[in-house]
This record gives sequence, C-alpha cells and structure tokens, in this order.
Amino acid sequence: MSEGKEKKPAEGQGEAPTEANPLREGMPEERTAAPAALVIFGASGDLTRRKLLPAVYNLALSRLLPGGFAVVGVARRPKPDFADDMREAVNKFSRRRPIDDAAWGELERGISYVQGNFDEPETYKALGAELERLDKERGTGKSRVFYLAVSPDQVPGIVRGLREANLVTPAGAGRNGDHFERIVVEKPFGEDLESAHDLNRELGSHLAESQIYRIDHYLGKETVQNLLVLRFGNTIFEPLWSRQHVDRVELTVAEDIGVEGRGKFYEQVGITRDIVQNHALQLLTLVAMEPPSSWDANAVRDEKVKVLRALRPITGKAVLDHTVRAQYAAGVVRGEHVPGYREEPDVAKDSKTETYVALKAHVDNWRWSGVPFTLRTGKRLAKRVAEVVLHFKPLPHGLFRGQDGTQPNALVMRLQPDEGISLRFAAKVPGSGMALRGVTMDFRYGAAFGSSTPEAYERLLLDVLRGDATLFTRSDEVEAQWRFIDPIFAGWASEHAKVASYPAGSWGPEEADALAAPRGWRRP
Ligand SMILES: NC(=O)C1=CN([C@@H]2O[C@H](COP(=O)(O)OP(=O)(O)OC[C@H]3O[C@@H](n4cnc5c(N)ncnc54)[C@H](OP(=O)(O)O)[C@@H]3O)[C@@H](O)[C@H]2O)C=CC1
Ligand SMILES: O=C1O[C@H](COP(=O)(O)O)[C@@H](O)[C@H](O)[C@H]1O
Repeated sequence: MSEGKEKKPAEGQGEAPTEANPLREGMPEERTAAPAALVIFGASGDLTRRKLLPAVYNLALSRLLPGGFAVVGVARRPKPDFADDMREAVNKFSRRRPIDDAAWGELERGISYVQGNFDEPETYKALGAELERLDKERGTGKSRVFYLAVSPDQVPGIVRGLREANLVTPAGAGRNGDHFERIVVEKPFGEDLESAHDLNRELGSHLAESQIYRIDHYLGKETVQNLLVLRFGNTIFEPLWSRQHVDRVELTVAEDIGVEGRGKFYEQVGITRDIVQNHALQLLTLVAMEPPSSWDANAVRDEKVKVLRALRPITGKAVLDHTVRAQYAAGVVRGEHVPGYREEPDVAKDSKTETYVALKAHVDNWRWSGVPFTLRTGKRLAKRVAEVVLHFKPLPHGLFRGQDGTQPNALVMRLQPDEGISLRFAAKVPGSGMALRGVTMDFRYGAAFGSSTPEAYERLLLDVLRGDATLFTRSDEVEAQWRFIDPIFAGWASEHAKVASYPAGSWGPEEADALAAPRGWRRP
C-alpha cells in the first residue's frame, strides 16, 4: 500500500526475477521508490554504521533506489570523512561483501554530512540549505525521509526543530503524488504508556499519522513476514490455528551476546522495554491475529491491535505466577568466560535491570481462549535463536503401542538463524512391529531461495521511501503494547518480585520452568 505517487522505474532499475537470482522474485519493478533524500539524525552512531548504511548500500546494489537519491548524516561531532567512514562500515557489516566499487561510487556522490547539535536552530538551517542543494544537484525532488536514529527523549526536540525550520509540514503527506516528508522513529517508542502517548500527541501535532513510521525491525525480517504467508498464503495451516488444535504457543527470542558496550542504554531500558514491548509482542500478534481483509497497512494493523487489546492484563500478584525476570551472572558462552551483567561497563554494581524475561500470556478471544502463549527472551543465553512454536494437542487416544516416545505434533517457525519451518510428526520405524518415532519435515529458507536474503532494514527503508506503512507500528498499536507492559512493571514493584539470576550461556533461570510446566520449554 502506498500513499505517494510511484515513479515508474527508469530503464535498468528494479531487477526482473531471473533463475540465477531468485531473490528478486516478489520484488518487481513497482517496488522502486520515488526520488528523495534520506536524512539520518544520529549518523555517527552505532545503528547508522551497523544497519542503516549497509542497508542503503544493498538497496543501491540491487538497483532498488530511485535515480535521485541522497543520504545526509546529521550528528554532533565533526565528521569530515563521513563518506569514507560509511564505506568502511559497509565493508564490515554489509551482507554482500566486498564492496562493489561502481555501486558504492554512485551512492557516495550523494552522501553528505551536516554537523550540529539537535538542540540548535542553526542545525536545521544548515540542513535545509543542504537539502536544497541536493534537490538541484541530485534531483531529490524536495522529498525527504528523516530517520531519527536517536534515543526516544530526543525525538520531540528534533521534530520541533524540523517543523520550525519548515522542513516538515502536515502538507508533506505526499498525497496526490506531491513531494513527501516522512519521519522514521526508532524503538523503544517512549518508556511507558504515558510517555508513548505524549510522544504520539507531540508527533501528531506536527505531522499526519501517514507521515510517521514507527520502526520495529523484526517486522522487516523475511521470516517474520513469512509467518503471515504461511498462515494466509496457504490453506492447510489456518484450519488448525486455534484452540481446537493448538495446546500452547511458545515464543523465544534468545541472544548469546550481552549488552555489547550498551550498558548505559540497558540500565535505562532493560530487556522488557528493549525486546518484549516491541519485537516479542509483534511476533505474538502475527501468530494470533485474524486474517486481515487485505494486505493494506490499516487492515493489517487493525487486526494486530485487536490481539493486543485481547491480551489478558498481568497485574498485581499475577506477576508472580505469570512472569519471571532475571539478570545474567558470569558464565561461559561459546567456550569463553564472560562477565556478569553487573560487571559490564556503565552498569551499576547493584543493578536490578532485567536481561531476561519469561511470561505466560493469554489472548482472551474466541480463537485462543485457554491457550497459553509462553514467551522468553534474554541476553547471554545458550545460543542466538528466535522461533515461534505451535505445540499441537496430544492424541486423544493412543492407537499404537510404542508411540510413548513420540511427542505431540509441533510446527516450528525459525526466524533466525537457519531460517525455516519444520513440522514434527510421528513416523513408523521400519520393521515388522509398529514402533513410532518423532521425525521432522524441514523447509530451509537458505536452501530454497539462496543464502543472502535482504536484511530487515533494507525492506523497511524501501517501504518508507515508497510510502508503505504496513510493516510499521501505528500509534494505537504502540500504546496497546505499553498498556500490556506497564502493569507488569507496576506488579514487579508492588509485589517486590525478585530479579532471579542465571549463568551466562544457560537457558535462563530455573524459576522460569514453572511457566512452561508441565511440558517445559523447548530446547532449540
Ligand atoms: N544500535 C542498535 O543496534 C539499535 C538501536 N536502536 C535504536 O536506535 C537509536 C540509536 O541507537 P544507536 O545508534 O545505538 O545510538 P548511539 O548512542 O550509538 O548514537 C547516538 C547518535 O545520536 C547523536 N547525538 C546524540 N545527542 C545529540 C545531540 N544533542 N546533537 C546531535 N547529535 C546527537 C550522536 O552523535 P555524537 O556521537 O556525534 O554526539 C550519535 O550519532 C536508539 O533509539 C536505539 O534504541 C534500535 C535497534 C537496534
Ligand atoms: O532492537 C534490538 O534488537 C537486537 C536484536 O536484533 P536481531 O535482528 O539481531 O535479532 C538486540 O540485540 C538489541 O538489544 C535490540 O535493541
């Protein structure tokens, strides 16, 4: 779905699918965007280096960027060699390496940097002048995407600065094919319901909702979108997708890394705000939502919001039975001894910040009544894996002797790594008897489509340029997420809920086992 006018790609833009390059399938020419400048606030930061510029480069390499395109970085420190630094970052973090000199050379000609403090009007004046230059010299057509790769408290000030400098106006919604002004806001969106609501109101006072793109990069992951295709692009799964057949749903977002030098950020945020409020709840909504009437931004988001509203609140004493929070202690990860969270730089020695959360949620609606959704996420767990598992109900009656060893059917959707889908079922062990064994039927994304699938940020940046908000979070959606999360924090405080401990490299604290009882968590 797109609100702006799509420009027909010029000759050579938008690659046609070929047998040699199956990745382009489903990326037909209409995915090419209209000319625009991408302005990145926070351009000297980690996200820009590791994710944004590599994504821009890969879009350029796939010739999915418009002819008139430019990148303007904005940050506080002087960066005379910004383009060179970005080249180095791309060489390090791009999924396709080494860098292609021709593709980079063309992109580099449109890369510039505006040094300035976000608090000062001069920064926006200088940015305005740079954008005018780019309109003339690079043909960016007065259209801009302002990507706010900054902490949430800086968002209102930047939007006000842009508005006062007339760089964004509600008229920049880009309707009727006019030029557009769009703002991308990174997660976490606020720190609780109240701050998210205030931020929505502040953004809404300067811009139309259709200009605001709240990004959650999990939605840009190919395999996360494939969840929707699995459900709604096939006929065989959906009839099983309900309380009649599903015993429980299990979601895991596990990382083996720690806070990676982001101790200060983590002390403010913790994993509930970093992962549960956004990535994990997004996965839950995609698994639980009803089929939307169309692949349209509002139709899809309407259905997701309904799921969030149907989540049974976890309040007061219920937090003790339905949640576990914990922090990693020193341990061994991939054969290496690693320090505990409290020994990380910029972390308080008596920190209570959670680096692991497990919870048992219920979606109180017709489809899911009585089905627990168990969710766990943590830093410094045994391995990096994100997956969604539908555990089906056990057999009502055991027909075969020797099937005791088999487990109920399970559909495992692995989001990363080794992206794919597997179905566990029972098979007969060859021989004269009737012994059964659990086996799996495996689909691997890499084997089917090639190993270098586009990164989430590629997809999402292209969607912003095209004006497609389907994979972005709407204002009511982000508030509904906080409405579920806030009472958990309140309950932890009022019930003095303990912060458990787990050794780095383990699967989390023992206390979490009770949430998945009697069958236990799956070992991915
Ligand atoms: N890093 C990641 O992997 C992810 C990050 N995010 C989100 O993205 C956002 C940015 O994260 P990240 O890149 O890690 O943050 P960093 O701390 O690495 O970068 C912050 C950027 O903001 C700039 N900045 C801060 N204050 C000012 C100011 N007053 N004036 C001008 N520039 C300023 C800094 O410039 P300078 O250093 O020059 O002062 C720097 O470029 C956060 O909201 C984070 O939650 C989301 C998903 C993943
Ligand atoms: O948003 C974030 O996500 C990353 C995990 O992303 P992934 O794509 O590697 O799964 C996480 O490490 C980080 O703490 C968080 O801010």
